[in-house]
Amino acid sequence: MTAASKKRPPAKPATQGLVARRAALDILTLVRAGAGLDEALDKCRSFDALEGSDRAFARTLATTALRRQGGLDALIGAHVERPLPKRAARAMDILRLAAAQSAALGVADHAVVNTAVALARSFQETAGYAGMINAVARKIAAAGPAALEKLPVRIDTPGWLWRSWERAYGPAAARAVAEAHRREPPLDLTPKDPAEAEALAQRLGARLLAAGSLRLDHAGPVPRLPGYAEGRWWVQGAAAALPARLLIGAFPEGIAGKRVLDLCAAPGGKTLQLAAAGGRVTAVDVAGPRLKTLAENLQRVSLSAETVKADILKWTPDAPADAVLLDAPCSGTGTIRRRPDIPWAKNEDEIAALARLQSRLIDRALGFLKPGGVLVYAVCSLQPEEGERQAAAALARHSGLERIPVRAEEIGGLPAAITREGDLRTLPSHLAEAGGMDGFFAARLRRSRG
Ligand SMILES: C[S@@+](CC[C@H](N)C(=O)[O-])C[C@H]1O[C@@H](n2cnc3c(N)ncnc32)[C@H](O)[C@@H]1O
Repeated sequence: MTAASKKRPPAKPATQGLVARRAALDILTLVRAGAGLDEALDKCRSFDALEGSDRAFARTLATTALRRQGGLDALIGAHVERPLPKRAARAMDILRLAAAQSAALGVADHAVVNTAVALARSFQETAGYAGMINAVARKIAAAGPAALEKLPVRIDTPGWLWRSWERAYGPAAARAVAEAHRREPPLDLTPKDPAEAEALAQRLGARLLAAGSLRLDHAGPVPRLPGYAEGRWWVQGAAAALPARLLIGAFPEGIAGKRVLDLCAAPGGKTLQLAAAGGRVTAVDVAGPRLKTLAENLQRVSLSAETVKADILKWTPDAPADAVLLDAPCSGTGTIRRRPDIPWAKNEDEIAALARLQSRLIDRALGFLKPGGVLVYAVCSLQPEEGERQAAAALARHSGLERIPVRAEEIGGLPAAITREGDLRTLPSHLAEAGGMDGFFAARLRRSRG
């Protein structure tokens, strides 16, 4: 060994690992400007430039900062005299990223502090906060993960949202839901041909869930998974796959050859299920780019459906339908596991506005049914205003309408996910031992034959 090689390695420059942290910060900046997390990940140039472990780290960092935002803000709040002003939003996000690394991800103190200070110095607007960021990040790093762990689980849920879940499901269930939100969800796939599910599960090394979805705990890039190129399956959460199964299940003879409308269809997971079951599907959505993705998805799995770009409040089908699926726009509070930006991006006024839109969409959708036809109304929301109350109000508004109750065997034997009235209500805490599921509501309503 030479004298030179015996020497300690030179200190790592402060900028080491900075690119990934910078990308995480840019993702948060896009989210603060109103983008959803998926959109931010798509749009973020600095993230797009990353590969491999840097890319994975940037993503983990940004999602952890959002997932644990309430707790991280409490840790930061304990070390600053007063909350940072609104104009210091980026400085606050630099602190959140530092706190997330120390308190949630176990990153070494010096790497956290050095990169946080370097990030602060790299923007004119945050340079003046570099000293404060240095001091606070050091204190949070010194306290370690224990400081975050001892905070109550409700800390990561805004108060209005927490209270709404407590009222709807009770304190224990609200807690279980918030606990489920702390974990990254697994990847679920829907097989094109249910008869192939077991063979596909083996090929993919996936678990086959009782309701028919395939579940992978560690997936890697989706296009590299076996069966992707052949179109044997598509990505769809286990709960998201249930509404179309309920619609198909309303017809003992199946939906082959039946006229089916998929309203609010894009990007098309449910369209694919309905088309795979043989329905003559018309998929309607107002968003052109999302409808394009739906068309691409149909092509990849070799299924066909008519696609229509239209606003359902204005559009009318040529002929009434046997079956209608309305997967209405909603707050998405059932999908917080995969979209941890949602709790901080939504508010009660938005929920009220969405609920008014959902009622109008339900009335339109009911008008498209043949006598005896079936509507499944679904939302990926935990808010009763968007789910349970919509179904009750629709039944009160329309006299010739009856509920077709959901049966446990239709949803993989999950009686806890059926309400007293017979609607579907999944919670992120359901199937906890198998990795949880998104929060979905679905009601199945039949128009009278008369
Ligand atoms: C929950 S997402 C649908 C997800 C989709 N069903 C699936 O399974 O992949 C709601 C969709 O409703 C669409 N949408 C919202 N308002 C609409 C309207 N008035 N008319 C048609 N589509 C609408 C949005 O563009 C969005 O694609």
